[in-house]
Amino acid sequence: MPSATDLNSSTVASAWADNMPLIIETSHQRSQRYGLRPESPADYGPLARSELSLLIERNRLLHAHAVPAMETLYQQIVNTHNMVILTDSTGVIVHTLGDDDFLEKANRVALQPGVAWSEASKGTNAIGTAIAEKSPTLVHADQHYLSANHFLTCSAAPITDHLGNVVGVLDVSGDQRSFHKHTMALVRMSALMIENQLFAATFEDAITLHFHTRPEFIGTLMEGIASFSPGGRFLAANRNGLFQLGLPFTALQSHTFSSLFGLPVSALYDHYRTAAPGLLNLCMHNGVRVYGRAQLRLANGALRQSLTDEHPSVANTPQPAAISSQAAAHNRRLSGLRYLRTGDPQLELVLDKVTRVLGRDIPIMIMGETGTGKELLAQAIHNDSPRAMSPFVAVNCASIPETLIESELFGYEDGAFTGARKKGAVGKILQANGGTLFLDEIGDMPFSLQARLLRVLQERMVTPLGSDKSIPVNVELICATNHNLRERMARGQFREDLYYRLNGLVVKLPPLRERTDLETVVKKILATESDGGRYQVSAEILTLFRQHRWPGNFRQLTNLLRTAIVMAGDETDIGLRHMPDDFLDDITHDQPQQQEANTERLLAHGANLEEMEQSVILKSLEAHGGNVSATARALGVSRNTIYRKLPHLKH
Ligand SMILES: Nc1ncnc2c1ncn2[C@@H]1O[C@H](COP(=O)(O)OP(=O)(O)OP(=O)(O)O)[C@@H](O)[C@H]1O
Repeated sequence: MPSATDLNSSTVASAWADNMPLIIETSHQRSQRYGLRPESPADYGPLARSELSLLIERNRLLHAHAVPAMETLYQQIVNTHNMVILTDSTGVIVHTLGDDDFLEKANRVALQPGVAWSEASKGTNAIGTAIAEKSPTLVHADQHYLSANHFLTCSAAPITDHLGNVVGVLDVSGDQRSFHKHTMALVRMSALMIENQLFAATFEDAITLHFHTRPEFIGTLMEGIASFSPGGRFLAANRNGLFQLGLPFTALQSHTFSSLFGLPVSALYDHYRTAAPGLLNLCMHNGVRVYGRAQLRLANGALRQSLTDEHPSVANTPQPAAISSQAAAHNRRLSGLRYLRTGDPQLELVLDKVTRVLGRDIPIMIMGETGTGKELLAQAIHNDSPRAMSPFVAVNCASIPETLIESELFGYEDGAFTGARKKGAVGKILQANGGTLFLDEIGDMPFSLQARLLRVLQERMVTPLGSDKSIPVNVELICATNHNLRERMARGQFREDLYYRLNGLVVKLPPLRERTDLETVVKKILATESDGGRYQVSAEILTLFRQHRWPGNFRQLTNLLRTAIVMAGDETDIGLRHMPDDFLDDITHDQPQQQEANTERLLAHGANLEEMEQSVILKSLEAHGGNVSATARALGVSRNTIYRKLPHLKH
């Protein structure tokens, strides 16, 4: 006997589903045409094990980006007799997550990997109908064409690529008595999250802009994302991006970064050459002001060459050749080794050592705590080396999911797996050809890939996935780590042969608390952050800075000064009153009590476990200057866990 609540939810479900009777009706007609009858026994035969592995392999990119979102979604519906399902573009189930009791029931109607849920095999159902209609679809109880599926309520949303092609479906299916009106919204949000991640992974050699009229929405599902060629030609935008730009895709194809956002790409490039760039303040083609954060995933060489392909008719765009040399000069001035010399003796020694090996084909290993400027040093070494006019390609081995590192580094051939771009992709190693490859957090390189990397370094040949051809490659290598690699070797996590191949010259960057040039460093950051030398810190603040431990090093100091400048406004002297509260808390060693108070406040507001976890992570992130590695270490979890819990961090 269904309970009163069950009847209620069932009524709501029917009302909800009544909004699209036409979709259901049309789908039932299609089901009939497929030769199915409501009482037909469905074809439940799953794929053979080998075919299933092939299916997962073909949908590797989709699978890798969808699984974290599926886990988060599952946390929201756990113990509600529901399951989360991912299918490929044809409706064949690739992955499922669910409550044990419901899984048993679901297995009876074959809601399991390898089984096809297209309309042709199962008649009207949320997955198949979402694919047919290319839109989010709820199919409730007897709206399913086959009677065998009437006990189900299913909410599915298609996952599309940047061209609007369906590449998969995300679905929540459960006992129809467990229908909840918010499920569809959750599914749609999760599908959007997956789409955004796939979008970000699609364009490798591109400028990707994350934008919104409100700065706090950048990095959330509401943000617009648009990609441009290295020269600024429009490539694609995600759903929210298209909505904010207010133009159809076909019209956008004749646009450039500068015609859409009123800024030449060279200016964007300059902005990101500064030591600690803030949010961009942009004016769109329709006069609407937006904030933005861009990722310039391209090499110096690519940028120079591509600056010539920007739309020639765009007003105020300087001549390409001029931009190119200006940008290169700016880049060298701001990012050369000289720019890093601020008087600290430990650092001077490091800079002297690296200067001696410039252009000598000696691999450099940079050690140092998080935020000490390892990447900045690597870029400066490259900029001062004879390879300066060739690409500098940085790969953070800790932030790429383990399953994707291989294709990111080595690239893949046409059709190595679907979900990937048709023409294959050039891996980072080949992108760096002729220039410098910077492998950040090398200690996190999966063990299985270390042997492959070593082979590339020794043989100077790279073989993309799915290819049997080796391509010669010539890169200067710089690695960075904040792990003790010797300890990792002793624990069998890091290959000894690779270690000795990588550490030609080992240098260690001093942490901020040991540096004797703090005053100069602070002045330099204030000047960069405020477009000139208008601001200065009080003697009191400088004393506090000298006593502070700076767990996030430069990253933390830069963020702190950026906030203080905003707080100071028209005042030019930065004092204690302009410091963020968490810094003052740190100084007074008040953190444990603060954390407790926070937890109590959250509990009082009825926060769930997930929100509490997010709050703890955010707090710890703040304390570590926004550094994910340090936060993960402090909390004793992996970086991937942090990205999974706070997916917007990836942007
Ligand atoms: N000497 C410096 N002067 C000004 N800002 C700096 C300096 N060194 C680093 N920064 C700034 O600090 C931040 C962190 O620097 P970077 O990414 O190079 O550190 P990292 O050691 O590679 O960090 P992680 O280990 O976390 O990857 C960047 O925003 C960078 O611009």
